[in-house]
Amino acid sequence: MVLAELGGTITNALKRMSNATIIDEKVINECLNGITRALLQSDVRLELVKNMQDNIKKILKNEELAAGHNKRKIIQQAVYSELCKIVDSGKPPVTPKKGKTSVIMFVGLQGSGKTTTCTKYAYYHQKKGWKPALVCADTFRAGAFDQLKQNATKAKIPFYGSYMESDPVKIAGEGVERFKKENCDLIIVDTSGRHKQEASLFEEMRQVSEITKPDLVIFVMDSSIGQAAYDQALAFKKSVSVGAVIITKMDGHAKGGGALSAVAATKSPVIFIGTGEHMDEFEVFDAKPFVSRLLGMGDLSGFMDKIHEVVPMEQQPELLQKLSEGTFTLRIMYEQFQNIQKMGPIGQVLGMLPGLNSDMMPKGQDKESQAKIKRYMTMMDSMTNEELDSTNLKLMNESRIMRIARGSGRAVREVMDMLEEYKRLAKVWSKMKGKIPKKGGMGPVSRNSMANALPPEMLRQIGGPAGLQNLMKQLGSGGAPKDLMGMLGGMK
Ligand SMILES: Nc1nc2c(ncn2[C@@H]2O[C@H](COP(=O)(O)OP(=O)(O)OP(=O)(O)O)[C@@H](O)[C@H]2O)c(=O)[nH]1
Repeated sequence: MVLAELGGTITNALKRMSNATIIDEKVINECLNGITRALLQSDVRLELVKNMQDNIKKILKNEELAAGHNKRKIIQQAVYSELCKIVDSGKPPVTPKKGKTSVIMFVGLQGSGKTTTCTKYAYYHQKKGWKPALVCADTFRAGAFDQLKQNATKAKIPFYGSYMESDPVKIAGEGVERFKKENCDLIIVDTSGRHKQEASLFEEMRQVSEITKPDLVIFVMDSSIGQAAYDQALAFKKSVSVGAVIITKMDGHAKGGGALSAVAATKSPVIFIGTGEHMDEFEVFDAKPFVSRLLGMGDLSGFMDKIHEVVPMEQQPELLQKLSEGTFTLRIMYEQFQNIQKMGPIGQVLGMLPGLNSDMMPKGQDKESQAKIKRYMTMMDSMTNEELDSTNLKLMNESRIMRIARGSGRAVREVMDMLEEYKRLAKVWSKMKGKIPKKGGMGPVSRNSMANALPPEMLRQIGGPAGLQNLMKQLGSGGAPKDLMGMLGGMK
């Protein structure tokens, strides 16, 4: 994935700087040049990149005056906040409310990925308990209704369209009416992306908008157009009241960074990005967590989202009991891998975990990471219960390791690798001892201890102790924060 490459290059530039014994001007310039090159290759406008470079230099100059500051940290922080500025529109999007009917109209040029994105959007919300429905008001492209119908059927989402009716405005109106009666809370209207003349396309959009009265108009755009995204987004904004943007095909295009930054410059909030053809290759876009992830710092909120989707709550108490006692066994590692596998494209999930994406899970190597986890699990399948439930690695003597290698058909070296990974994770877990609530809700004391237990970088991402408290409030008093500790702690 191209964005992963961008992130990788920036992270490497920062790493090289961190490895230098003395951070002088030359080292800093090299680092900044590396970051600049990476951004320009991803088609981010020269002016923005130059601005960023100047700002970072300014920050460094000011900070130099304050003695005792850590230059590495200052540079990393400055890169982080400057990148956030580049991709943040600074305008919060309108968000539909669950349980209250919202009509969402999708617009965009042909081939931008509009129809696919409508279904992804519906599917994303359906998984969160919404009642979405799809209306196909694209009568221009013959196959559009079939495509929507196929996607909707696959995702078990109700849909409306017609092979006979040629008036998109009529279809849109009827579809919205029908689904309002059926109490759907998210009615998604897919519109046409082409016309014989551009003016007629905009006129059609205006009419569809008039009859459906959308609460939100989402403009879908293909990332491959890079900086040209600016003009395209503005043109659409002039014709219909675009409230948010989704950028598609961020998985494959070198110009992804350009599109993202250009759209942000139009003050249109980007709300999701499409990262593949499949239904779940769709990610919430939020500037700060996005940049965190790009820089390998993790994306806690996105990860929480995923956790909610897959980890069965009832599995947590026993696990938490063990963890609070500081017991991290190979079996627990196995169960965590199982959970991770359920979460969808593995890179998407692992990139959200602070610290986990560099060595064990290289960015952009989903398949390899998935294969690695599978390999580890196969080896663990060849272990005895005693081995899986022990925390004592001394138990794993030569003959046991050879037996596991033989049993799983893997090399001895690979078993050693897996045990090394276990050792690394167990070390992180050991720091969590006594800081994980065993049962029930979280009182103020455990909240504090949770704040203490989180790595400072992660805590900062959430917005400090106050942000943590907010996050926990949002999640309710249920087990979510425990999941968080359960998963994040082990995977740091
Ligand atoms: N790689 C990748 N492909 C995508 C993504 N989103 C959509 N596509 C593909 O892009 C192509 C066009 O998508 P459609 O959904 O048909 O596009 P559309 O904008 O509805 O097209 P019209 O109906 O002609 O206006 C399809 O092959 C999709 O599978 C994405 O995020 N990544």
